[in-house]
Amino acid sequence: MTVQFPFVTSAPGKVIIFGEHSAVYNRPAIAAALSLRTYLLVTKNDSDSEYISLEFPDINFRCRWKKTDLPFHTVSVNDAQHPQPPEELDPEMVNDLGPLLSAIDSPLHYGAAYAFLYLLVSLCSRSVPGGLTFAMRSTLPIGAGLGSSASMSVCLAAAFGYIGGHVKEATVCRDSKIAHDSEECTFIDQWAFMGEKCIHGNPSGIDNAVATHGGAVMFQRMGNSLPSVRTAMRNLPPMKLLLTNTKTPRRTATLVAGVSKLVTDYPKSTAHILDAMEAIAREAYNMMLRPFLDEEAKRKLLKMIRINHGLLVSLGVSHPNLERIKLYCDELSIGETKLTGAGGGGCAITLLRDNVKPEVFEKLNKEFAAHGFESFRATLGGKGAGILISNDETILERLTVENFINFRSRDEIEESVGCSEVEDWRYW
Ligand SMILES: Nc1ncnc2c1ncn2[C@@H]1O[C@H](COP(=O)(O)OP(=O)(O)OP(=O)(O)O)[C@@H](O)[C@H]1O
Ligand SMILES: C[C@@](O)(CCO)CC(=O)[O-]
Ligand SMILES: [Mg+2]
Repeated sequence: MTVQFPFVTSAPGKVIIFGEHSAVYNRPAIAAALSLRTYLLVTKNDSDSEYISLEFPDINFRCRWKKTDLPFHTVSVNDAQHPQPPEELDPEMVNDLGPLLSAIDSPLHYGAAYAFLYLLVSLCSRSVPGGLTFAMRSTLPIGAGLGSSASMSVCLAAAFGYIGGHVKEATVCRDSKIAHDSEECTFIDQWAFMGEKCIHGNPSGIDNAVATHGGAVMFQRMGNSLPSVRTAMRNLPPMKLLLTNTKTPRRTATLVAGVSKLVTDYPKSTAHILDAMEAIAREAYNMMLRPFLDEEAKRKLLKMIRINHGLLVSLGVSHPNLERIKLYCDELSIGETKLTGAGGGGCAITLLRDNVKPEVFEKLNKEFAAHGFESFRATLGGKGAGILISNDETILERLTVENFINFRSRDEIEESVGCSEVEDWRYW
């Protein structure tokens, strides 16, 4: 298979509706892909063939490594087989990547570079062409609970899987069905999970599953040596969701570690909290299987959002700014609010009641603006991992590292690579 450069891989962010954190403890959770996405441009420059470079302007980070310094010797290559991800990060590889990462002092940069190198060395053998640059841009807020790390890991796993010859070029065009399942998806999902492990230690796998397959899912991790169960929810009933970003930075790694300590220190009481979260996710799943929600179902779903948030507060993963959002939404009676993703800042979702008057939203927006919060309406259930390989001159002209670095807005990114006029996107 010849690899054509440049190409772009892409994957969506996600919204967890029920079950964040409890998902890590093998409890079911419900999440859906988001219309905001990450894009990874891969270009080849023959005059720079000793190096592999990354350009991650969203986190103000660029780095490059000599190809001959990469620890390809840690991977046993069997050309007849595609590499299988280990259960845990490979200790030898982790050890050998250490010196390549030692000069990086920001945890944000470190996590991104670690996932990048781990997946690069695992999926591309030493025959990977030198002179490659990987430029990443996301229309998602980074580190805000909407799965930016998983969409990044999926873009990387897809790109390296394609370069390494383990993932065939996707063939399904953009009008096809939304939730996807294929051998390629499974491969990308499993390796993106390794990327998530590099970034936050103990992921459940829900974020990379949604970013790979798209659509909406009920997801349950079954324990270390068993495969997780992912049930596609094909007809998610229409729900009016408002997403609000506190803009308060936080890291999923820290929050997941905090809950882990609580679960270790208070095993009995936290078990009840996690059980309650499981019950909520299961009840919500049964209701969300219906193609539409009657008044009674809507009322119940609103209550479940409230209960789930309360349980997350008791695990210590809320933040005063998330509580402020909840307070304003409660005061104006516009709906029920819960944190989404790892919490500790980042985003809240509000399930809106019907018939909220426009002037009430105006009032809410004023309150939010005064605190620097940003609200947006979300479209749920989008496409999963995709690739853009094009021979169209007008598209190729736009696919430059310089453009990727200089995009200033979501519109500019989407116009260049993601907008509907680009017919060459394919999904695995
Ligand atoms: N576009 C990007 N460019 C570079 N690095 C990124 C990008 N998106 C995500 N990352 C990496 O992922 C990290 C954020 O991941 P983290 O898991 O903490 O938050 P999140 O995935 O946005 O939220 P959640 O896990 O709660 O859904 C960043 O610090 C960075 O290392
Ligand atoms: C907090 C968490 O449950 C969701 C992060 O989006 C962690 C995980 O499931 O990997
Ligand atoms: Mg994450």
